Amino acid sequence: MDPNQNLTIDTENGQVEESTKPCSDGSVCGYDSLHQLLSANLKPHLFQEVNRILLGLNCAKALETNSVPESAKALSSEHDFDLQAFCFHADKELLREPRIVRVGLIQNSIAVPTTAHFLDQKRAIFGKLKPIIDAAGVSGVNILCLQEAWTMPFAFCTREKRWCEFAEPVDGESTQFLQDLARKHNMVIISPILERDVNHGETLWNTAVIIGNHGNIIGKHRKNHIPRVGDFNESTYYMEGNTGHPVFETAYGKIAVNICYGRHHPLNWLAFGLNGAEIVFNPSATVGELSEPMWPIEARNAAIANSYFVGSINRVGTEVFPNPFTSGDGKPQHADFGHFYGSSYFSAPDAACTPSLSRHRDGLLISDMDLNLCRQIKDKWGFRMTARYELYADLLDRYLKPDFEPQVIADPMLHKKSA
Ligand SMILES: NC(=O)NCCC(=O)O
Repeated sequence: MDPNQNLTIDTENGQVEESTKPCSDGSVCGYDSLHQLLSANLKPHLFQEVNRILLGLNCAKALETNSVPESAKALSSEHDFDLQAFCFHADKELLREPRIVRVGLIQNSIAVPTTAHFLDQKRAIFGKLKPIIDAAGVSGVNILCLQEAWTMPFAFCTREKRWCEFAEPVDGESTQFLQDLARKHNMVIISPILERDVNHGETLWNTAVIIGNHGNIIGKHRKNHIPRVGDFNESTYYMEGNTGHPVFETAYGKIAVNICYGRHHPLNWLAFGLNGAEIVFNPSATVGELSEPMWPIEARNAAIANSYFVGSINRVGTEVFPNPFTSGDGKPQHADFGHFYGSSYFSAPDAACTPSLSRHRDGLLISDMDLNLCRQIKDKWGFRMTARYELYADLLDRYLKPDFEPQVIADPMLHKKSA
């Protein structure tokens, strides 16, 4: 890591200039994350204040870090992944015990080039994930979520149909692999995969499989909203989900999954909240040029608006494909999507959030969360009680009709010429 790598010397006047381009290794000017850049460059009292404003406070204090066992640290250094742990508290209540769960998010790059045999690619990803999942297990993680389509490169940009071979039934190879780990670590695992629905004519879906802590399959959720933006033309591969907005009641709390592009849809977040989710996971695959300014905002806003926790995950690295593809935007053909910027993080209903994981390295982010915070924030802010859902139900009902007319009151003076 070289913090000066984005500095260039202007040879004519000898001045040091900073490049506005991201670092080629995906780091933030040589730092793992924006948080690390600020921490390393600001005086402690300034950093503390920046931290308060950027990350918010939890129970009136800066978010606490948590310790992780030595065995997890050893796995992180042996297998070179970022490992960070935090703790969201709730106020003590008189009539309810705290409901503390430990939640983990994994972000990773692919393990071998996209030119390798598909079986080798898949096996290599399994091999890469195993020690990270074990690190979560030995750290006592109760619920763990993996990234979107974790078993494969994010090949949807190519629109080549051969990548469909990575699709698996809900009880396929990747689920079986994770079922063993779920049993071993008594952990709920959310496994987002490209699903092949054998019973419905081999239809493909973008699906999160929810594996219970006994290794059982609790259920699945299929991605509701499909991107058609930039290279993310994923509609070539799978269909809009047909599973609604299920909330899965697990041994450790009520959870839901809002897959990637669904995070741009506030009603999607709302629906999981209305069904009672306490933690919503957002396994994603998105690149810097497209969405990085949106990343720290949307999920955090959803956590605030819906009084639940959110775990946001983005994959890492630049994936280069064998055949160049175009985006239909007149720009030259290219063989990669851009840089998947990692930066996975947690948001809490009280507006606090964790720093994000590395922008360019694999990582495991762990946080304790007292689920009592969800109701405490509902009581404090009353967003549910003040929501006026009937207003919106009525508007949506009218909007869906072909003869809908927008409610616009025009200024009668609009077309009058001024004197
Ligand atoms: N996988 C996916 O839905 N990506 C869309 C890009 C984005 O939403 O940032």
